[in-house]
Amino acid sequence: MTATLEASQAVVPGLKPVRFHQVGKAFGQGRKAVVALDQVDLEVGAGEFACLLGASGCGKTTLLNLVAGLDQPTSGRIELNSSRPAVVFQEAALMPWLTAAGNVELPLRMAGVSKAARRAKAAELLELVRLAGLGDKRPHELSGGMRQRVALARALASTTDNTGSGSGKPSLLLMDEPFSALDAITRDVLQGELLRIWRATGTAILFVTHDVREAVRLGQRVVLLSSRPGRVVQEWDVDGLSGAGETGAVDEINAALRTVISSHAAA
Ligand SMILES: Nc1ncnc2c1ncn2[C@@H]1O[C@H](COP(=O)(O)OP(=O)(O)OP(=O)(O)O)[C@@H](O)[C@H]1O
Repeated sequence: MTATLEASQAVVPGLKPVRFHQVGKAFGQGRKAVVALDQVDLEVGAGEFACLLGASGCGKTTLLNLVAGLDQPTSGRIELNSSRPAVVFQEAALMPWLTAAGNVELPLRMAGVSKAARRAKAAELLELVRLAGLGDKRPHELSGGMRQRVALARALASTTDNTGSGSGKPSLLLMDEPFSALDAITRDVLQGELLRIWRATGTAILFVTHDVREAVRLGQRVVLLSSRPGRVVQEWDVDGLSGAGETGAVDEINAALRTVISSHAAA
């Protein structure tokens, strides 16, 4: 069985899952205000894998929270043309009392999907993340990497158009440093798995990381954010790079990131 998700069918051509128009976000007011984001213009195309790169505290999580609707911008506008965006965090944040299958079914249950349909969907998604046969395990019985696979399957369940209305809206997955708490070998494996799943599902992904190598390996496009306030400094098309091309891009982006960090330190 190959999971393709409804997201890959009948998407209106040219529809961008998310567009930022001069978005700003400040926390607090007056002289004590922290300007986290300033005049951010950014867009993610349907089915695109975009990586958002920046130093610690540059506003990456704030930006994802705005897309997810967990917070509101203080200026500018966010245009969302996707089915409900789903977030995968650094920690899997699974419900400990539910099985792996129960966790994946949860967003489907909340969307009013029938029991038989959500069972079938959860089984399909668990197979997609290579956890077939482990659906009855509880989170504490799984490794960190396995828990992130469940979180990914749950996010895919959540961002799929479950209304059956065929809205034609592309799906969008938001990932906030999802592999940074894992050991190097597990991280490497899951990066490969994520690419496979992205190709199989056709979902757009906005992936936040501070790891240049990870951004270049995964993304088609890498967007560098400056720090305090977070602004888009530069973008690179890194689609399909390998070998010397990939190494060259990593070196160039690393140099740009160092410049951004040192200019902030000198300010
Ligand atoms: N709720 C809040 N109240 C006040 N300041 C906040 C709040 N949330 C974030 N900030 C500030 O906004 C800036 C951006 O924070 P954010 O968490 O988005 O950065 P980040 O790039 O995700 O950092 P990291 O990589 O360390 O997770 C920081 O200076 C942070 O202190």
